[in-house]
Amino acid sequence: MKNFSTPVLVVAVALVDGEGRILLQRRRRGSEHGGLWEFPGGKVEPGESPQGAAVREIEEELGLRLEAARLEPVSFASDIDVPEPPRRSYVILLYTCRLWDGVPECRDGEAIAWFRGEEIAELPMPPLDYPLAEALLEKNANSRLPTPEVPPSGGLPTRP
Ligand SMILES: Nc1nc2c([nH]c(=O)n2[C@H]2C[C@H](O)[C@@H](COP(=O)(O)OP(=O)(O)OP(=O)(O)O)O2)c(=O)[nH]1
Repeated sequence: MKNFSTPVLVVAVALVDGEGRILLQRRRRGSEHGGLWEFPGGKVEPGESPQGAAVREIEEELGLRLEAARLEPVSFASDIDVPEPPRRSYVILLYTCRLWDGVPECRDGEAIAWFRGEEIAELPMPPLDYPLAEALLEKNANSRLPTPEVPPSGGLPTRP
């Protein structure tokens, strides 16, 4: 069996607006997977929970405030083979979130944009994001819970 270094744990968040669109960001050219569209997020730091890391990353990258309890797990994806150095193997946990406070700003990526489900499959994304996007679209399609009232593209509605 090959050596497989301990994977890096990454969290990613699919923000879903009131019209069911999903916010993605384009990674900066020059970074790993530069120019590709991804779910906002990043590496879990030592001592952090995955949800805590997601809340921190979304604040850093988009300037939005989320509540950890509003994050719903969707799926995870992981490398099955040893990547070529310097790339390391990753486990990416995808959450979805429909409620946040603030208006998204592009603070870290090259661009941010809202996409409809059917548009996402056409985008250039890192390899692990294709199964994650598929799981997300399946979850949204099969969701039996009523969609909360969320204004399009941001804004935390008044809670009861
Ligand atoms: N955030 C995010 N990263 C992804 C996705 N898909 C995917 O393969 N990755 C990879 C790209 C990176 O190699 C790694 C995440 O690293 P990152 O550079 O975003 O992490 P970070 O914000 O903590 O950045 P840094 O402090 O290490 O610079 O996971 C995704 O959908 N979202």
